[in-house]
Amino acid sequence: MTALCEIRGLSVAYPGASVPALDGIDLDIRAGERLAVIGESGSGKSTLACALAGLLPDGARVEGGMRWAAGSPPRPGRDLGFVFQDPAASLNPVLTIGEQVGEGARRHLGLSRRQALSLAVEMLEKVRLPDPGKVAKAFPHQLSGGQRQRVAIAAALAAKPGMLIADEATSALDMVVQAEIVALLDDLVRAAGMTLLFITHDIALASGFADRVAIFRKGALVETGPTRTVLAAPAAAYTKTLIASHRDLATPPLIHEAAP
Ligand SMILES: Nc1ncnc2c1ncn2[C@@H]1O[C@H](COP(=O)(O)OP(=O)(O)OP(=O)(O)O)[C@@H](O)[C@H]1O
Repeated sequence: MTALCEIRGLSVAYPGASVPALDGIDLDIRAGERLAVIGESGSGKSTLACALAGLLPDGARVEGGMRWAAGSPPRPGRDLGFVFQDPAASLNPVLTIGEQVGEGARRHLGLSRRQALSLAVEMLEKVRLPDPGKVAKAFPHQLSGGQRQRVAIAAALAAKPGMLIADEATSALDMVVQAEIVALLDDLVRAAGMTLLFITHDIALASGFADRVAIFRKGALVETGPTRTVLAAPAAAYTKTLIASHRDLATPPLIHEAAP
């Protein structure tokens, strides 16, 4: 797999911060892979996402950088889609779902209002919302948290970006809905051949579907590798601790324990 983006020596310090949010990161993002960026709160995951999207705040000090295979950085909303933790915050309460899902595509693909609305309904169907025509006419408050996150995914994918960054996209949802949304994301990015950067604090959740994992701690990349390899034989002590903190990953199946 070719590198879609080569990150080399990337350090980011926010204005006034005594320690950098990211410190000398070297990481390749490969075209078409599902890469999970895993780390505890404050480890720099969202900073990495913002750096990739060119959305770091003014005054942030950046060293090193990234090289995109396309030659230029992706345009957020067009080449790069985002799904955040809180769909309520990313959706406008006074616009209909249809308007919001179609908005990015209208702007970036030059669609008419009518074409954008019809694309929105198509996208709402893709994210498996029942009765997409009706949902398109609804407002965000009329939907559940899980449904709103499906809407946010539909909006992020409407302009057909090549890469999707999901930043703690399922963290606010209960476990059943979380699993459904992860399965949906997985299906959609696979079907479209997209690259997925799945940012999470939950190594167990990520290990279910990611091709590779990148483990972050305090702004540093601790370890990266194929998901299975890292889980089976973590190189870093911190990764071992992370795995051990998840009973379902660390505990050997009872059936093996019982065997003679
Ligand atoms: N806009 C900002 N201005 C100043 N400091 C910031 C800003 N955004 C993040 N930080 C700091 O940078 C460090 C890394 O934060 P970041 O949000 O990237 O971590 P994270 O792993 O995504 O955490 P979380 O899972 O809690 O979102 C933290 O110490 C945080 O307080």
